[in-house]
Amino acid sequence: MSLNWGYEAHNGPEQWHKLYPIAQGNFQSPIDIKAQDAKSDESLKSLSINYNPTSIKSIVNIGHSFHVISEDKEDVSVVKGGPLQASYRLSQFHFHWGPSNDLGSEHTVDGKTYSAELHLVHWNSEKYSSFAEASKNLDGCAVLTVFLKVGNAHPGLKKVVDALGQIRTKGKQAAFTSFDPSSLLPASKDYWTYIGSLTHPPLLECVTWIIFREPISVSPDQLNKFRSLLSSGDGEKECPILSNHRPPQPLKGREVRASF
Ligand SMILES: NS(=O)(=O)c1cccc(NC(=O)NCCNCc2ccc(Br)cc2O)c1
Ligand SMILES: [Zn+2]
Repeated sequence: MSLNWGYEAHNGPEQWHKLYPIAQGNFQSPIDIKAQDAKSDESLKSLSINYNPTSIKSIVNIGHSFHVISEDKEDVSVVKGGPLQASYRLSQFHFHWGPSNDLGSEHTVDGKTYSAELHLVHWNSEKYSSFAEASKNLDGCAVLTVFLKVGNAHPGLKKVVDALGQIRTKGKQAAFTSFDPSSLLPASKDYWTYIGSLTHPPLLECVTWIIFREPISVSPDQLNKFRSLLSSGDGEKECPILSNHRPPQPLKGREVRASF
């Protein structure tokens, strides 16, 4: 496998275990959620999400995706309650997508794939001082996840998609402010939750996954704008980011709970 990992045959998910043995661990993500096997737990209804648009600062092309960065030096945008025993601070959000609209999500529901998947990444700021430190612990991170179902354009996505023209090539960064990540959440807050990992290297098993049952919509044009991002740098041969989703991993006996 070439020095760093990616999503192609020579450096993709089937090769990652060679440099990152944890890829074959017992708490890997994503998974296929079998809705009928999920255990309802009323206590999960206490999930509390408080995002402040002032924490959103920039948008950056990281080569295999783009991240919208949240200032995480203090508790401004946080999530707590539900399966979480502490308050978790928003660090960034990003998406996963595929080469066509019939696949692209990482998690699946009874084998159903969505066109894309939003990850809002948080870390436990009560116990740890950074994402890097938190990611070394089972209770370190929490990722809120929203499925994107192809259909009408999503108004909340418009500002994100319109900013991609400024970060076309790898390493480019642009200011991106006063954006409310709550605008990307579905109306229903019903969700599944389970313990898993980061879905690409370093694949650390540090994530409480919170996956909303209701998808938000995304238009084919908005998805094509994701795919127009380049993994190549300025002046290099253009290489669009057509796919950056890991397939579902073995559940290995883990329990999936439902808030509904
Ligand atoms: N698909 S995932 O499971 O959510 C997943 C899989 C693997 C790694 C991660 N990493 C994080 O989320 N890291 C959160 C802190 N990063 C901060 C930051 C600094 C600089 C730049 Br440039 C970008 C940037 O994000 C997430
Ligand atoms: Zn992700």
